[in-house]
Amino acid sequence: MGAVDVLSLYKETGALLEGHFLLRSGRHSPKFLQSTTLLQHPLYAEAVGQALGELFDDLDIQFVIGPAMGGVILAFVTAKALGVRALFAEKDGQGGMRVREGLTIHPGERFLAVEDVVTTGGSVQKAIQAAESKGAHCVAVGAIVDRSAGRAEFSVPYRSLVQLDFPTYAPEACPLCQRGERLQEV
Ligand SMILES: O=P(O)(O)OC[C@H]1O[C@H](OP(=O)(O)OP(=O)(O)O)[C@H](O)[C@@H]1O
Ligand SMILES: O=C(O)c1cc(=O)[nH]c(=O)[nH]1
Ligand SMILES: [Mg+2]
Repeated sequence: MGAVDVLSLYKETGALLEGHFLLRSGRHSPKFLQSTTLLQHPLYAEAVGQALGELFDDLDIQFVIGPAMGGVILAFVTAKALGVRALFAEKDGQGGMRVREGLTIHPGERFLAVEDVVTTGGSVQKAIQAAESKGAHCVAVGAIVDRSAGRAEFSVPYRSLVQLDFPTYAPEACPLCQRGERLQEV
């Protein structure tokens, strides 16, 4: 699945939003990729998971984990493609993430962390920390879309299906704010 296909899937499913959006990091952007809208289609979700899995089929891993909500379906479809377990981390209400109760991690297990959209990489990093705090080791990070413009850095190999050059702005330097456009929290 090449770059054009991923962007087309977001567009075709109405998942590429245009306006003035507040991002998880606090930054603002005129573009928002609403992965939930894309991943509600099982066949598209499966195709994305297959493509992401193919980027990592040389890894010896025991599970895939993603940060909820965006990373739940993605971890599942990627894990299915790789034939391993699918886990997710949930927001802990204190700015961090924890591995969802009932999901098993054995100390020493190796895992792939996946994310739907990486802007700063902060969310997937928190999911990684949650799994590593239980004794597992992250060996790679994968994303459907990297829109970090090189800002997201990980200490393990990082690959995405597509890199998109969508601007983001600090609130105080946001031209959309300066034009008085209403900020949307999606
Ligand atoms: O790289 P970052 O700067 O962390 O931003 C990207 C994150 O923002 C979104 O999650 P969000 O928590 O907003 O929503 P979700 O619950 O739908 O995943 C998206 O799914 C990524 O997890
Ligand atoms: O940075 C974010 O919060 C973000 C950007 C984006 O395009 N899509 C999304 O779900 N979150
Ligand atoms: Mg998310």
